[in-house]
Amino acid sequence: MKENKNTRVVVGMSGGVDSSVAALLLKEQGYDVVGIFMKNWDDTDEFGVCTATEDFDDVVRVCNQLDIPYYSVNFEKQYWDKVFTYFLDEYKAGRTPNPDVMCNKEIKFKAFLDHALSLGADYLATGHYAQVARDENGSIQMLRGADDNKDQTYFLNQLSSDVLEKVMFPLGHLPKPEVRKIAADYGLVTAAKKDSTGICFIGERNFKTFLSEYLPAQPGKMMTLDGIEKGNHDGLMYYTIGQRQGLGIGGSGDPWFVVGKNLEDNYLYVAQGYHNDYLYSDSLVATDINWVQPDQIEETFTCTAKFRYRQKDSEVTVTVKDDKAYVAFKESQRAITPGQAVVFYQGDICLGGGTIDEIIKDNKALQYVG
Ligand SMILES: Nc1ncnc2c1ncn2[C@@H]1O[C@H](COP(=O)(O)OP(=O)(O)OP(=O)(O)O)[C@@H](O)[C@H]1O
Repeated sequence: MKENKNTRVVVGMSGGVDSSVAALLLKEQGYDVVGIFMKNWDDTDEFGVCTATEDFDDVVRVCNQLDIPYYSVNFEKQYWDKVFTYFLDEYKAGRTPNPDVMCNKEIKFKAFLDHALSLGADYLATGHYAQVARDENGSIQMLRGADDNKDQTYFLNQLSSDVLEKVMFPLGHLPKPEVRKIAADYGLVTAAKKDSTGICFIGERNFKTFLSEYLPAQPGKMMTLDGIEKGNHDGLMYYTIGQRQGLGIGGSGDPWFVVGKNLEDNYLYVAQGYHNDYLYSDSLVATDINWVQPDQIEETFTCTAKFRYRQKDSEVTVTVKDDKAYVAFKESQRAITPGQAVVFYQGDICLGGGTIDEIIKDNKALQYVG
């Protein structure tokens, strides 16, 4: 084992409190710590919502406080090609993408990790709430962050054990309030900085306006699945399965929800009632499957899964075949959304995950995207 002082760790620093404390803890453990800020989006656009300039200023201030070197690296092109293009393509296909999952897969833990290694780093550390551990055979696994409320393994589901070998999550065992306290006790300038919310390149601005800058909107008809016209929609990309707000269908009775999309006819399918049967499904097919420890995955197994970030686990049976995962739910699930991630767990171990591609009920694919 190399001594900590001979082990170089690049910390991905966002200018937020989490990565500041990650750097502080590693420095206190005696590592050779280098802070690197990554710029992924041009913040000189007319909207001025991306706070890269201010964030880098905070990185500089924290690194000066910790007395560690810092750099900035530009990955705008890679981010555009790998994350933003995927983001737009998914919306074009009527799906609801997860850019954070793609950013972790292609940028933070690929382009950025390679960059860190090329600078002589032994590890890349981030302020994610997740844990890297070894099983009894010494093989690398990923565990949920100890703080249930902050666990970020959902977004890290595409990381493999090869990547995790090179990764540290110094905050994984800590509750978030403890992280803030460490920052305050040390007097870090970011101690009270607000947590970032939403997708970084959109910020607080209106999502519809943002998307319409990049994709032409194609208004069409809102229909029930029995073929009754209910009004007009502004463009299928603006709606997601299970959405209630913004449909503009009033009247008597239960509220209306988006239950499907038909790309060919440009119809948005709507149905009445939160518990409408059309919103429920009993299985799904996932693609882009990543298993953290592929050699430990059987052809069919039971585990739990999350279909969205802020959701409790549900019991499922997974069958792995031809690079796809067929996921049968123990209890039917509401408003599963194509394009989002499905992530699998065995207790606290995150097994991996994939992209929700098809949603099935009574052995038939639902008309979510047609
Ligand atoms: N622009 C960036 N440059 C370098 N690393 C980054 C950048 N943005 C995020 N990271 C790394 O990824 C981690 C998780 O990012 P996320 O956007 O979820 O931030 P967060 O949980 O709000 O953390 P923080 O408080 O550090 O901003 C961060 O803690 C940081 O280590």
